[in-house]
Amino acid sequence: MAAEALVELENVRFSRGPHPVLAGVDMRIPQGAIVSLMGASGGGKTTLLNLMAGTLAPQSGRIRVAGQDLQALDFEGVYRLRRRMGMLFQHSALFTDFSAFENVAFPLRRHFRLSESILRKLVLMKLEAVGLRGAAGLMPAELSGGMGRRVALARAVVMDPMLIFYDEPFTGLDPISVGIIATLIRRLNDALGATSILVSHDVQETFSIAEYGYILAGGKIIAEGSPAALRASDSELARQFLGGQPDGPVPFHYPAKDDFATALTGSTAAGEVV
Ligand SMILES: Nc1ncnc2c1ncn2[C@@H]1O[C@H](COP(=O)(O)OP(=O)(O)OP(=O)(O)O)[C@@H](O)[C@H]1O
Repeated sequence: MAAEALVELENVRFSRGPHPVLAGVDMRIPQGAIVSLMGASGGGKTTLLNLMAGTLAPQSGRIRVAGQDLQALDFEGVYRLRRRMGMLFQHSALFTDFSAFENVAFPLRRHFRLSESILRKLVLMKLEAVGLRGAAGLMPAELSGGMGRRVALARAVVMDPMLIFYDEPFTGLDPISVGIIATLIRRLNDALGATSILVSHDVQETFSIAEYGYILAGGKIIAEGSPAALRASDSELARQFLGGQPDGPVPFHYPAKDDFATALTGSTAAGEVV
């Protein structure tokens, strides 16, 4: 990963009250790359995205985006940086009362004063890029799940972001739509000269488009590298996660107070047996 880093994290720590979520995370996201972030549910992936986007602040450590130290920026500075970021979440979160066109137009209307003819061109270009120019006039209720996700994708990139966050963009989609979204993520990243960070549990699809990946567990990065390197990782936990094995360092059995044979004899109080 020789390219210059667009995002760098150094020893980032973050807790929710007394609960540590991130216990010293280091990451380096090279300019132009698609980098995946994987890990068990509740492990802190969305928290990490929010920290990189400046919507959360770490208790300690440093986060640099486009050469700027987020912690050193004031509100205005963070806001200016955030205007250069796009986000696509699992729930497309389209405005139900707005057409596909108006959903994509929304960030432009909010941030710029553009003539209707320029706005129309910008929106139609992005809808065309996701293959949905013909659906510009449809309302969200008239779109399939996959189409809705594509409209949300067009909206996420309508301001030509330098950095795009995807939080589980494949969830709930049929295999064809998953393939389309994955292809679009790669294509848009390259066409816009952007950098993308992709949180997903879909190992196969993610590794088909990402050039580098991180695996987060126990608040730390436990493995990183190219998809091939991650698949061959020494870490048992990484292998269990990528292989979807039901048992391993993350055990199948929830810890019980006694062994199974004792539980079957009924000598343990019923309420204690799960
Ligand atoms: N607003 C919040 N208030 C309190 N705790 C929170 C909040 N948001 C997240 N958490 C906690 O922080 C931890 C990390 O959550 P996070 O959403 O970052 O994990 P995740 O890896 O993205 O999970 P998933 O894959 O399920 O989306 C979890 O224990 C979660 O319960």
